Amino acid sequence: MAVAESLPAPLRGALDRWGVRASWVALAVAVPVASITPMLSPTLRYAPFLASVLLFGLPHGAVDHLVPDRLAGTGLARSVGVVVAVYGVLGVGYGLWWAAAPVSAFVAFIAVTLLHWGQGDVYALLVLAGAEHLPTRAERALALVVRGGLPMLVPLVGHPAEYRAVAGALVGLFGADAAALAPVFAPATRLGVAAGFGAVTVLALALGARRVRRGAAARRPWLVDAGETLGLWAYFLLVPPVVGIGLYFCLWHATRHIARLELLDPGARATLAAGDLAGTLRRFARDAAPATAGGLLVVAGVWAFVPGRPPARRACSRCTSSPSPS
Ligand SMILES: CC1=C(/C=C/C(C)=C/C=C/C(C)=C/C=O)C(C)(C)CCC1
Ligand SMILES: [Fe+2]
Repeated sequence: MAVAESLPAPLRGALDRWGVRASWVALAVAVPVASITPMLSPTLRYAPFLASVLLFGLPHGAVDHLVPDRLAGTGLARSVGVVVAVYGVLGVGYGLWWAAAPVSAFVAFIAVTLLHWGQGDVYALLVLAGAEHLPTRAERALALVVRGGLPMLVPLVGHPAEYRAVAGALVGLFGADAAALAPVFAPATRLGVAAGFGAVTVLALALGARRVRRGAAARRPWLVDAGETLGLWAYFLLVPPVVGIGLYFCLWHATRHIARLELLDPGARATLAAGDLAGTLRRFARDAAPATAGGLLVVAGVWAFVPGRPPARRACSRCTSSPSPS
């Protein structure tokens, strides 16, 4: 595609290596590690996940305030002002939605995440992998649904009980009855999702294969697409959702998103093209630190105000052994 061709080879190579291929390794390593985590204490189990949220997850959205300036040269003050205003209105509106109707707000959360994660992967396919088998809007839309559906729908097929527990806990925080979500987890729905999403996956890959066979698109990027798609199907069937989606968010989506954002920073383009990954990450860390800290405060604030939060554990003279989970 035009954008991919316009990227200098060293820059594209560096972004592909660190933003895309490093994720393949990270998730491949995660599968055997995740299979032994049930034997570990919850602290050990979730420590790598929490660390990656701090290092990748939160920071991936923490340079958004610089994007309007880098894209359109609005100037820093205006850029920050626009992003704070838009996110503020959307954030408060969405918070009120959760308070008023948690179940539909949860469904919207899944839908928006599906679209956002799918879009990120399609961008990486086009720009970093140089995919030529998605030339039309319809094919890109189909690829988006497949890529976004992998982390949001496949765990529902493979691990309905854990998915249900997390979903129920989330809506429960806002006082909703988790029973409202029961139809989503009925065996018939699961079967429908497995068959329907399986068919959509096969269709998307088959359409791409047809273009390759006809000589209209390069083979290698299609192989990357097919390999990633089938690999992620297997990953989300194997790895339980909290760890699986958590690691995917930090080590797959966030790294691609950061790679994409680095393209907007002329300084980062220069350090990346020169092979200086550490210098690039230092620049990103400097840009992302203030809003990451702000994001942590927001998380703490939301936690403090959610209505259904479990009561804090208090030191208690009668509790001699470890407290029971609350
Ligand atoms: C773990 C888990 C879930 C959490 C998903 C999360 C936490 C998504 C975060 C999306 C973000 C932050 C996107 C930004 O790019 C579900 C699907 C609710 C239920 C199954 C288990
Ligand atoms: Fe994101």
